[in-house]
Formats: sequence, structure tokens, C-alpha cells
Amino acid sequence: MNGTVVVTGGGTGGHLKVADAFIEEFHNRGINVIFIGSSNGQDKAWFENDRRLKKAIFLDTRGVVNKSSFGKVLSLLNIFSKTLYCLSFYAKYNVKTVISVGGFSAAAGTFASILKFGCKLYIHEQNSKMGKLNEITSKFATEVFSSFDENSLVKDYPVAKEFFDTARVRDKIKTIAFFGGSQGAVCINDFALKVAPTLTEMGIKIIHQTGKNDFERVKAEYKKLDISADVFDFSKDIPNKMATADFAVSRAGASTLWELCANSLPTYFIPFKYAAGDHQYYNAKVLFDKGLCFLQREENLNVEDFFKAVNSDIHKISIELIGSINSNAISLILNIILENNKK
Ligand SMILES: CC(=O)N[C@H]1[C@@H](OP(=O)(O)OP(=O)(O)OC[C@H]2O[C@@H](n3ccc(=O)[nH]c3=O)[C@H](O)[C@@H]2O)O[C@H](CO)[C@@H](O)[C@@H]1O
Repeated sequence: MNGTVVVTGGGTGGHLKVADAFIEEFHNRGINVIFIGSSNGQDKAWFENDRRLKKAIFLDTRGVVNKSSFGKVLSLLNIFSKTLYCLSFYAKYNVKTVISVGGFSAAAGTFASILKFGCKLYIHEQNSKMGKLNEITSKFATEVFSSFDENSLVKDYPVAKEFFDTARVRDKIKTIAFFGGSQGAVCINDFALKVAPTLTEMGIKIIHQTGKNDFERVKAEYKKLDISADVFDFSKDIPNKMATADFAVSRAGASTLWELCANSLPTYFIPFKYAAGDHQYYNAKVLFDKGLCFLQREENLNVEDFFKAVNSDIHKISIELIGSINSNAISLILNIILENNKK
């Protein structure tokens, strides 16, 4: 491999999961990787002290979107100074390949890759609507990979092997899992508590990921209802939780969505309505249009519609999900990057 590889980006679990897939594949192929993320957000929790990495750097960067004009100027100045830092870092470590997985953590490392002569930028866009940073930087990229883009050379999403290994066709619902995305979702937590008594009467067990902030409240509510559910704030063992479930209720963050597909787990999606460009809704809509999931907007959420889905033919959906995603995406993406870098 010519020069050092940098993987940059993060902020939330969705971006970090893709960063992790790249790091794992480079590591397995014996190629050194440096990670550049932010000291704000979840990046440190994922990659600080990660033995697969040659180095992990966490810059004090923050998002620009949803800020006052003054806040935006400050964030932009900060990104500018961190870009200069990355440029000198790239020179020191002879960085020739940068992979951006997006999110505010990616800005400085990505801009530096564009400014550095002889450095190639690759982008992985997770969502159906391109994020602001990728919209700007993709024009300078050697290749952009996205599961939702017809022009992408690889259309499958990099999903961890465990989700495929534990896939099975569902028939009868014995367990339902509620997933709120990496940060949890109060709306899904409230809805789960609302339907939990009926699910329990139906003999259906509950697995529930609440997110950190709402964990104690939700746990206490289940106790009040006298329902013994598997409630947790965040788990490193999501493959096992999914494998146990026969049906899921979930936000439509891209990583979770494709993991559910890989696992053949029929899902009722409730997208996060404030996601940029409404991308969670459009992520799930791609599956919904093929009859591969249930989809309901948060503002229209109702118990009748949910139970209609629970009582429908999930077996058919589960079977059809089997062919919805292949397991070799990250390997194909790396082959393309390595081939390109020989040029
Ligand atoms: C609020 C927001 O802006 N969310 C965005 C964020 O979602 P979010 O960070 O929620 O990301 P995803 O749902 O895509 O992925 C979450 C990842 O964290 C893992 N996980 C989750 C819970 C847990 O307890 N343990 C665990 O390991 C999941 O298995 C998954 O791999 O990034 C996604 C990918 O760009 C976007 O599609 C989402 O719109």
C-alpha cells in the first residue's frame, strides 16, 4: 500500500459503525490505519485505545448546522485551523488515502485530503439524502460509495458479519425488539411502554434499547407495569439482540436499517423526523416501496396500525429480506480503493 490510510468521521453510531467496518477490513489485510475523529460525540468511546489502529486522533470539532450565525462562524474558523493541523499531520505520516464516513468529525480530515497534493479521497455516504459535508466534498472524491445511489460501484452496505451469521426466517412473533438508534429515541420508548401490556397479554417478550438519557425512566415504567423486559441503554451485542427477536420497531438510521435487513428481521420503522433532509424516512421508503418493511411517520403513529403490522404476514417479508443485501460490501469497496491507488 502506497502511503498511510486515514479513516475519518463519526459523531454518531451510524457513521462510526461504517468507520469500524473500514478499520477492520484494512486491519485484516495488514494495512495500517489512522483514525481521525472528534473529542465531542461518541468517537472516543468507539476508538480510543483501539489496538487495530496505528494512531487515533480526536480533534475538538463541532457541527456547523443548527447553530446561530455567530456559532457557525466560530465552528468554521475552528474547522479551518484543524484542517491546517491535519495537513501537517498528513505530511508527517505520508497520508495518501483518506476515507470519509461523514458527520461533523470528518470535516477537517476531509478538507485536508482535498488540499494535499497526491492524496486520494473516498467517501462513504450512508443515507438516501447526501449530508451537507459530503455534498461539498464529493466533487473532489475519487469515488463515492452509497447503498442508495444507482451510480455507486458497490451498492451493498458494510454490515458486520454477525448480522448475516445469525439471520433466520421469522414466522411467529415470540419476541419484539425496540431500537432507538445509537442515542435512543423517546418517541419509541413511549410507544413501547404504551403497547407493552397488550404484547405481554399476547405472550410476546420485549427487548428494549432505550438510549442513555431515558434508561432509568423506562426501566421504572416497566417495573410499574410489572413487565419483565430486557431493557438496556446501549449494548455492544446488538447482533444477538436482533437474532433473538422475531419483529423489530426501529428508527431508520442507515446502519441499523441494513443490519435488520441482513438479519432478515421484519421491522416497523418510525424515522427520526428531524434528520437532515428527512433522510431516515427516505432510507426506509426504499425498503417500503419493495414491500420489505412497515413504515409510519412519528406524527401518525397509532396503536391500530402497529398491531395490524404485528398480525400480518411477517414470514413473507422475512423470506424476501434474505436477498436484500449481500455480505461482501466492505471487501469489494477495499478492492476498488487498493486497485485505484496502484494508478
Ligand atoms: C439522529 C441522527 O441523526 N441519526 C443518524 C445517525 O444514526 P444512529 O447513530 O442512530 O445510527 P444508525 O442507526 O445508522 O446506527 C447505529 C449503530 O449503532 C449500533 N448500536 C445501536 C444501539 C446499541 O445499543 N448498540 C449498538 O451497537 C447499531 O447496531 C448500529 O450499527 O447516523 C445514521 C447513519 O449516518 C443516520 O442514518 C441517522 O439518521
